[in-house]
Amino acid sequence: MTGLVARDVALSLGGRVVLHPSSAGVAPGELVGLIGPNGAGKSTLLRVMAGMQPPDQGQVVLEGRPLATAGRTWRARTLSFLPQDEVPPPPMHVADLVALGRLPYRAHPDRARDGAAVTRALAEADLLALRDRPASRLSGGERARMRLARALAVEAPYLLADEPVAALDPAHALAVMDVFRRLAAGGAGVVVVLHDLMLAARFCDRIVLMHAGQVAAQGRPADVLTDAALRAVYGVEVRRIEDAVIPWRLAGATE
Ligand SMILES: Nc1ncnc2c1ncn2[C@@H]1O[C@H](COP(=O)(O)OP(=O)(O)OP(=O)(O)O)[C@@H](O)[C@H]1O
Repeated sequence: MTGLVARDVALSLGGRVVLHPSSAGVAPGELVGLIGPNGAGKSTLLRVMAGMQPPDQGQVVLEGRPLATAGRTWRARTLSFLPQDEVPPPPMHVADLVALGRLPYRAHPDRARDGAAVTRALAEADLLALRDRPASRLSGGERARMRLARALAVEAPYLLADEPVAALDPAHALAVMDVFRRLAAGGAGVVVVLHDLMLAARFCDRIVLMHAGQVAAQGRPADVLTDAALRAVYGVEVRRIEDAVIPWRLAGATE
């Protein structure tokens, strides 16, 4: 069976249910947007899907193999995870840090192939001009692109990225979403946590909408990003412009 599938995964942390039984997945060739308000459980579900956080119940299956028992190297080569948390970068140059994405291949290093993957990833994240800069001397958005480049350098068939465009300017955000689209067009399965509903509507094949620790809806953007759903989940009224969806004013606010 192809794809990455989380089936009825649930999780409690610190005595609180943070994820009620939820199911979500991504197929090869698909770009899935994971959206929802702050605290809805997006990062939690993504971490569970990435195998970073074992669920209390339910199962994650990657290409037919339960993630919990899959080999570490196979997993690291098959699934690349970009966490949301920003940690200060180690004292390394940008290209060396991005090259850490090739660690899953260290048992049989192929310098030419590894070098090409790093250069491709740097180019996709628009970092070629900064490749020899110490990572500590990057701006916040540049650091976010460097972390993305490291995840891209794995060249895994599945990529799970938690808010990869949150710190990016509009041009870089669009360029990164284009990269995700190209990855999906090449057969990869990509799940990306987004707060920008316009990007979600414009780029994603499918949307998983989370609310209060569970999946409230999933499907094609037009079917999920309905006025009623956005009002119920985000508390915003929306105004539609062509295909785009933007929060226009807080629900309940007077004109
Ligand atoms: N270690 C923890 N212990 C207790 N509660 C936690 C822990 N980690 C996260 N939570 C809670 O779980 C809920 C879901 O958190 P999560 O990070 O998945 O939300 P999110 O949808 O990614 O939010 P955001 O958009 O703000 O990044 C939140 O209410 C959060 O406070």
